[in-house]
Amino acid sequence: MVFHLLFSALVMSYLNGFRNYHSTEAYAGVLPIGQNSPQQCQFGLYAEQISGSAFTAPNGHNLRSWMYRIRPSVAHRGDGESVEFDHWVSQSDDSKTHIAFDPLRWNPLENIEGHWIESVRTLTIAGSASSQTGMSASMATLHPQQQPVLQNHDAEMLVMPISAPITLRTEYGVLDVAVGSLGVIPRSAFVALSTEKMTQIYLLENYGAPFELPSRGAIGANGLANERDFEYPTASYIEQQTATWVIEKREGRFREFTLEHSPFDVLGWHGNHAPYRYDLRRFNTLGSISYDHPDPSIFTVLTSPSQTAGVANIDVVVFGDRWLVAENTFRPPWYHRNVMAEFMGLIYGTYDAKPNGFLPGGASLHNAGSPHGPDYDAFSTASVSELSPHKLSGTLAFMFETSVPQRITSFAANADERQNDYVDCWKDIQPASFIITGSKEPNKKSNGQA
Ligand SMILES: O=C(O)Cc1cc(O)ccc1O
Ligand SMILES: [Fe+2]
Repeated sequence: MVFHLLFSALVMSYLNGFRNYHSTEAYAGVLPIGQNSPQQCQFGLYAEQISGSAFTAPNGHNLRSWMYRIRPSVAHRGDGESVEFDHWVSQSDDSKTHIAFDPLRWNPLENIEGHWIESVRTLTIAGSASSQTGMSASMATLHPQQQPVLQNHDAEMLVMPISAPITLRTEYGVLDVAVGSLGVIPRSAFVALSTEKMTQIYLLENYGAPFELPSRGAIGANGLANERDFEYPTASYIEQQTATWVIEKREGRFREFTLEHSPFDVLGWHGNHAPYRYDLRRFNTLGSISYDHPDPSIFTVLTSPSQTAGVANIDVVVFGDRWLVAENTFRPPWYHRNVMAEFMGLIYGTYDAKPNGFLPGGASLHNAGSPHGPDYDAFSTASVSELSPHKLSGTLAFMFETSVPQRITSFAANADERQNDYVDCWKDIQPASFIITGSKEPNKKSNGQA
């Protein structure tokens, strides 16, 4: 019985449902009933509204939460000293970034010493923090030792650990994020990252509109990432009087200051604007059960819409375990040029279009309009393989696809981990060989095995 109660307490420690209206309190009675801002809050707490959208955003896009905290956020600020983290790049200006003409790929980066903010190595950047459009894709190393608290005004952040679970402590509560899961932290939220075992993480900054679930259209009411699988933290706070080291980020610049208390002082909150986690293994992958390889939009987990309907600022796309059954079909991704720019990474396993050289913790960039597709090995194998049902297992790749062209940072251009021979993966491709006969009909000969 004791075990049972303990177990249900653990299970209850997350709130389920994407953008649901959540309510959570560390003590019964913290949340006012029937109003947000009473003359006096319970226990002398301060009420504070945290907005995630303009006040006037339409229904379904209007995001805000009410917090009941020991101190209002104005007490969680300091004048601060400016501090530089040169490798975390948030503007596509010419001094730190380069145009990416060619397909590019990187091996996993080496682990960087120090705290995770100084370890951030931005690889690609689209748009800028100042324009509030686009994204940045970075790698960071998280060590078990004490880390600063970050407050990032530039972006909603999406993190995915590669080799060990991480914990995100926020004002809203705590999220444990396992390998194979993602965590999303709202713009301007205080967050502390921690881990028991060193791990690298993929870090996406979304400078545009907050992530939402893609419209399912003809798919119907279920499938892809299901709403109920998104988990939100329950209120938990630190009554810490010891110093807290905070780093604040705005338009790509940083400053640091020390608080004499913890900013994680929220005893209860209600609303639809909060951090969340999602286990990517729960993604309900849909695909062709007849023929041909569908567009990868079918794998979209989250989307940040742009001003143009149907065009994403960022789509977060995931390629996990799935069955391939399509008949008379070249099953891996086809050769293509995409109007969107594609940054890819691999959490574990092998990606079917790139069986060689695309490694867990590595990354690739295929910029807008840049031709790419299966490497020569993948092409020659898949064009003759037997088309019985085939399971892709133990694999988890992802793509950040943006309508804004991506640049690479000077670090990414010059890193030892950059694979300078990446484009050679297509060098053995042979031209289609056919002989024009007297009847004007090409005499077809299959390619790929030349
Ligand atoms: O380039 C890639 O590997 C990503 C990708 C996958 C896919 O299944 C279809 C198109 C696409 O861009
Ligand atoms: Fe692609």
